[in-house]
Amino acid sequence: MGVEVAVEGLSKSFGSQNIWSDVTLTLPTGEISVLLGPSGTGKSVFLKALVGLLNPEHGKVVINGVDVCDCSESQLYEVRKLFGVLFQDGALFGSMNLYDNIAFPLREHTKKGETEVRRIVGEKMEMVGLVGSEEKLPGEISGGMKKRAGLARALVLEPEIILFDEPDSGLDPVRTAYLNQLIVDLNAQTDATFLIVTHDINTARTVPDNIGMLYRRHLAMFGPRELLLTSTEPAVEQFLNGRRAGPIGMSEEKDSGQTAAELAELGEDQGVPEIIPQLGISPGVPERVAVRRRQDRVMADLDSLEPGARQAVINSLSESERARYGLAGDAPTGPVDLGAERWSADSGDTVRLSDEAGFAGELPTERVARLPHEGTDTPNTDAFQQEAPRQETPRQDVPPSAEQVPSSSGSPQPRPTPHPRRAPEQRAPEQRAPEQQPPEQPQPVGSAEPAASGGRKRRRFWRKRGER
Ligand SMILES: Nc1ncnc2c1ncn2[C@@H]1O[C@H](COP(=O)(O)OP(=O)(O)OP(=O)(O)O)[C@@H](O)[C@H]1O
Repeated sequence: MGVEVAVEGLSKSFGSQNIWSDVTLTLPTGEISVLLGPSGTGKSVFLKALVGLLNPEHGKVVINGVDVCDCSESQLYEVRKLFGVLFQDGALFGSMNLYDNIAFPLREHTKKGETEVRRIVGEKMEMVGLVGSEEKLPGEISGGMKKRAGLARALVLEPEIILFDEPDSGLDPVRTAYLNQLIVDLNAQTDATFLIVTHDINTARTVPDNIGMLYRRHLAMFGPRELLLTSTEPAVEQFLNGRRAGPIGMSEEKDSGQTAAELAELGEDQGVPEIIPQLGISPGVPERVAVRRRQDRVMADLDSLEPGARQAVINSLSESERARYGLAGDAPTGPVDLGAERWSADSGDTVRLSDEAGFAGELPTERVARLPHEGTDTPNTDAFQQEAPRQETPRQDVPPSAEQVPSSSGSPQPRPTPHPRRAPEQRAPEQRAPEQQPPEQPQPVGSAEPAASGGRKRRRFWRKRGER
């Protein structure tokens, strides 16, 4: 089973170039999340920060009670065992055939014998549909096959968190559709926590449980797919519809006058698009366990969503799911005006839906709310409370890269001992060098104003997950 990744107030700059500030979100256990954003907004930098390959100046990334940004080398090494990373080009060794490429992390970081290696590599190659291509060299295969080989290699150490950096880049729409199905099926089979960086709108609309968007050096929004897919925030709406009209320009943000004129031109009927149903699993693949966990979580906090998102969540429920959440059987499937005033939270034990909404019912929390931090699974959140002194101490060892770490036992990590935050110059040379290179691409010089208050409200909603 995957683990939760709690990001709190994360900020990253390269020299005077701020990439993003105050990013707060929680990747829920076993769910698929997508991170969107215009080019250069720091999506890849965010992935690297999660794995501890880059060191943010402020904030925390808490995994199994350990703050990746502020822990000892041995703790970081242990946390990295939880990750598998699919790089954009698959990052295969050109001189090795696919079998050896996929076997590489097992041979490098475990003591498994060749028989066991063969069994695991065969299993992962079958999972990604590469059986029969063992002897091929990376130079002899298509881009889609390279991605699948990279994915098989990321899977061999049974990671609990899988990061995908633009898995669909360079693929045609049909190959992208196959890869998306593979991702959903793999999530069902592994129950690992997935984060996908993508520019592909169709992927963003159909694959994830949650969507986030980086914009103007902040996290503009993060939440259930229904929240972003029904959002009327101009930048989110523009991005998810791939439109020119809106605040996002070619190389920098447009001014507000131009944006307003363009949006007015679109007319009123260009509003919130219909939500495409989420991609399901292939026949024969086990159900995604995360679907039920997510449903419980989202239903427990339904009243904090915008009305359009709320309606979309309810519309996505089947009859039996509506019954499970105590909603009357004849819940509407078409558009319904669900004003915030129609919902009221009871004393905390139930959430009541008033008659006025047309399908009165109660949501008993003992049936719907099993939140990540409740009960015996509660990870240590002391790290959120304590601000360890940020002195600098030299690193003693060189942890492996994210995809080349040994497999994890899956057991919760011990409570962390506060450790001084690592300074960039204390990293191993291969990790340190990129940060000291000049930026490949200048950050837009547009307004650095923070996300709108609606965005803040939503971030608070998701931050709540980490406080319980
Ligand atoms: N190691 C580094 N040192 C200095 N600047 C960097 C480094 N890595 C990234 N940057 C800069 O950070 C900014 C964000 O880069 P990043 O690759 O994360 O963007 P992105 O959102 O993933 O872009 P794209 O969608 O085009 O892939 C860019 O301006 C880039 O030049």
